[in-house]
Amino acid sequence: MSPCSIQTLQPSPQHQQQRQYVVGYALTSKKVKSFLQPKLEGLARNNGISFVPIDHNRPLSDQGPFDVVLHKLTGREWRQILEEYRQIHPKVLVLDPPDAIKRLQNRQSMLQCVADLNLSEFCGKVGVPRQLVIQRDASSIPDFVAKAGLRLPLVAKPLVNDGSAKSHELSLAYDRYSLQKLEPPLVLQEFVNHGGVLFKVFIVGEAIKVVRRFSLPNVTKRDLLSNAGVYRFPRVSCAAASADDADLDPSVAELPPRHLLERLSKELRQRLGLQLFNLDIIREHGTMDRYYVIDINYFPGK
Ligand SMILES: Nc1ncnc2c1ncn2[C@@H]1O[C@H](COP(=O)(O)OP(=O)(O)OP(=O)(O)O)[C@@H](O)[C@H]1O
Ligand SMILES: O=P(O)(O)O[C@H]1[C@H](OP(=O)(O)O)[C@@H](OP(=O)(O)O)[C@@H](O)[C@@H](O)[C@@H]1OP(=O)(O)O
Ligand SMILES: [Mg+2]
Ligand SMILES: [Mg+2]
Repeated sequence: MSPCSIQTLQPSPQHQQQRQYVVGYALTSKKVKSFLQPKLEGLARNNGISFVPIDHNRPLSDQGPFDVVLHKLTGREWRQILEEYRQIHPKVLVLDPPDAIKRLQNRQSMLQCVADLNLSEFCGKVGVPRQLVIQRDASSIPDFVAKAGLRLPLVAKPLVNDGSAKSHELSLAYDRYSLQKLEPPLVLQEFVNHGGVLFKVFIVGEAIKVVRRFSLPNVTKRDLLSNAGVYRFPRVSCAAASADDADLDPSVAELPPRHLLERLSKELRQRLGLQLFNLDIIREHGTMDRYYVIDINYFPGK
């Protein structure tokens, strides 16, 4: 190569300059701590991405300019601020649109998209457990449950899923009369035996990652006969409950087929209008192809 041709291979100053992106973020202090770790900030910086906190005491439009607004805050006021901002700044990517997130803040509307899906049989069947919404009047729950023909045990989940500690307070009910003790509004969902392991599918745009987590153990017929009452249970499938390295029965450990998860994630991304979420999916124990989505979380943690 002649020196001349080497010169022509030098990138022009225009190409040397990396495009810079500014991400404005509105997160709780807990989320800032868990998400904005130095490693992530360093990686982002090397790729021309900087994170800037949004100041809630100043109008959003006076801040930035931002390429992306990343947020995980709830409340009508914040939703309104973001909607107005999106109208004025249509080119800014708001992750994610507040109305789309709102659908996940109710455990009934959250799973509606999955219930509406009709994934072809060859991938396996994906559905949601049968569930009933109780808006008020705990004393009528036993009758409602009988009329709906729901099978015990039932998982009782607060209808509102707003990220508060209360919205994660779940119970397992072994007999329907004890359900009167619960506080509506709630969703009663059939418990599906799944071998004590669930799959968390993390979705970031087109990228997906699946992990195994420990979950509630199977409930046998004997358990059902020998137990009564409603039992509160703690957050069983949190990040600390990883089952990826556990010595599991292979039929329980086997991940759902990749093409099934890709198809499901793509459909849900479109139908929910979200880019950042995860799905909790279980496989009915004793089957290799019956799947149930039990929970969808917006912009989850690890
Ligand atoms: N229908 C079900 N059948 C069997 N187990 C279930 C069912 N629903 C929930 N569980 C168990 O209860 C746990 C918590 O339920 P769920 O994921 O709905 O609650 P959450 O508070 O939204 O959880 P997260 O921390 O993922 O947001 C699940 O991880 C799973 O172990
Ligand atoms: O931080 P963690 O890893 O516990 O993330 C959890 C996240 O809390 P965060 O918002 O503080 O990140 C939760 O959000 P809220 O419903 O409480 O708003 C919810 O999305 C869980 O499903 C996440 O657990 P994961 O599904 O990822 O295991
Ligand atoms: Mg969950
Ligand atoms: Mg959840």
